[in-house]
Amino acid sequence: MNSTLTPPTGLRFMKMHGLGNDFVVIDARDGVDPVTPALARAVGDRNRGVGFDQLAVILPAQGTDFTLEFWNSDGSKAGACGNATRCVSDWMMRQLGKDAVTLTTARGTLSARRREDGLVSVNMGAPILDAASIPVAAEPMHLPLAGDPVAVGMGNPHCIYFVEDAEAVDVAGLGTKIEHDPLFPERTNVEFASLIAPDHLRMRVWERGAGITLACGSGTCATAVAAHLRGLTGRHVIVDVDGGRLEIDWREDGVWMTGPTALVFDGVLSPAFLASA
Ligand SMILES: N[C@H](CCC[C@H](N)C(=O)O)C(=O)O
Repeated sequence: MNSTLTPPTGLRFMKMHGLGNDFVVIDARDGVDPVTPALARAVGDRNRGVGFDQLAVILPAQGTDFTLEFWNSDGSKAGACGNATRCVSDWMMRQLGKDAVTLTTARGTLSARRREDGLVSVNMGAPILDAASIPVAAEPMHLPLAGDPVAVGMGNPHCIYFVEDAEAVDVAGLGTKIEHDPLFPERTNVEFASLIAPDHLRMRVWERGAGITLACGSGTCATAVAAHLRGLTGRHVIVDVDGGRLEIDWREDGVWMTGPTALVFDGVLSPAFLASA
């Protein structure tokens, strides 16, 4: 008997999240990459699809343990996604029976490992601080915008505002405006951070292509880098985001980010859904 609930030829996926920054993950190591912008938007629809902040696609290895690509819920691609990298690396470490993995992403080779306390760390690489590579059309350390924000690249662009009280910021109102500011030719993610102590920040985020999310790993890294460059913090900081707490350590070999991961469920996208997407 044929059932639409367990279609014989659907598309398998996993649902994961890191601090409430949620992902649909498709393992496409065995076949062709099935994702198109239209499919990403359809799966990302929280009413008619599954819903996610980012879609991560695992692709065949290219000299590392695996390759990872990221899509936003608006159907655009992202060069980096720290929390999805941690979540998928956790799953891959279990699959491969390892405590550490390397992966290939649009921004280059990254590495991840499980810490003794069970949290998962990823080395997001060195921050990108030159305007052309971020990309931003101004001097990144002091952008010519009200509020004197900083631009930092982590394989994707970030615009970081240091504010007195991050809780009081209209994240959606300002975020959507800055995301589309002409200074950023590829749009930008937008972070609002306030200083709690020289090793502690509070940060809220508006993500390019996804809107407000409960956490943004690359944004947390970019914010920690900007805070240190502005002389506000040391190189090791705790960052409280809406969904929990991330630990950032800007070391010689790159910006390390550590936090929890969660696999929620797996499922199968039905042939009818795939045909309509
Ligand atoms: N949530 C992700 C970032 C997604 C970035 C994306 N919104 C973009 O650059 O377009 C993270 O944990 O790093």
